[in-house]
Amino acid sequence: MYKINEIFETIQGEASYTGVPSIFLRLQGCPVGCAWCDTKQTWDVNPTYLISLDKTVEKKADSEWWAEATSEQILSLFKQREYQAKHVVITGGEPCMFDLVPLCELLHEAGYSTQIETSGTFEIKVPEQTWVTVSPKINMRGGYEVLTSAMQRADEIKHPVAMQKHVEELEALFEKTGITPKLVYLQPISQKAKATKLAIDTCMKKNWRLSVQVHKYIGIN
Ligand SMILES: C[S@@+](CC[C@H](N)C(=O)[O-])C[C@H]1O[C@@H](n2cnc3c(N)ncnc32)[C@H](O)[C@@H]1O
Ligand SMILES: Nc1nc2[nH]cc(C(=O)O)c2c(=O)[nH]1
Ligand code: SF4
Ligand SMILES: [Mg+2]
Repeated sequence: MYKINEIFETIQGEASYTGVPSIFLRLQGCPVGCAWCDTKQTWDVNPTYLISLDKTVEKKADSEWWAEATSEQILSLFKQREYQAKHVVITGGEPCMFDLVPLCELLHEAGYSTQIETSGTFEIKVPEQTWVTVSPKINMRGGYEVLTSAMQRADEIKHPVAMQKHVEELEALFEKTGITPKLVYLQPISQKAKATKLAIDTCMKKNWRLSVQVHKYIGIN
């Protein structure tokens, strides 16, 4: 059973898949505790807030309510709702607290492509075809070994930045692991002007890419 905070169809607003119609599956639970996290409503799994799967689709605002569902129930909900997107983004919370292999395999068989958004603090369990976005949470829980293997598996690195020290942490991580990722995105934290300038300047200097959270600029989920 997966724990689900919300399900919605929208345009992917971040990194390589920006602009792609996608079904978002936001899983419940994350122990990492990033101070600037924009989805704090997913952190706790409080049994008081258990609801039915249907209710997670009908949410009008962020909330801590969550539901439990199997892979089959998730797929049948996508069909019942007549979603048109063929790309599924599994995010959270921290999706890698779950074994995502059965879910992604079922979705692939049904003709969907899959992508996960993860912090690299838990072992990544997904099929080979799944696109893996790692936002490495440096100096956070999980430890160095888990983070290194997450970095090796990543198809893209997407790093939120607000201060020069965030850039330096990322550079130090690449150096320490000896990993030079093919795709590195810097994502300004919370659309702040200073963070955006830092991301732009650093991307120009390092030939990295910029990921602004497009959905937040155009006012969609
Ligand atoms: C909410 S997280 C959920 C998935 C996973 N826990 C992770 O951190 O990758 C999804 C993405 O949003 C980024 N993010 C979270 N809060 C943000 C903020 N305030 N500004 C910019 N990016 C943010 C995360 O770093 C991650 O890349
Ligand atoms: N449109 C849209 N794109 C996104 N890309 C990553 C998201 C996330 O919260 O993980 C997200 C999100 O919440 N909405
Ligand atoms: S790891 Fe992801 S969901 Fe968890 S606190 Fe950090 S940004 Fe938020
Ligand atoms: Mg988001």
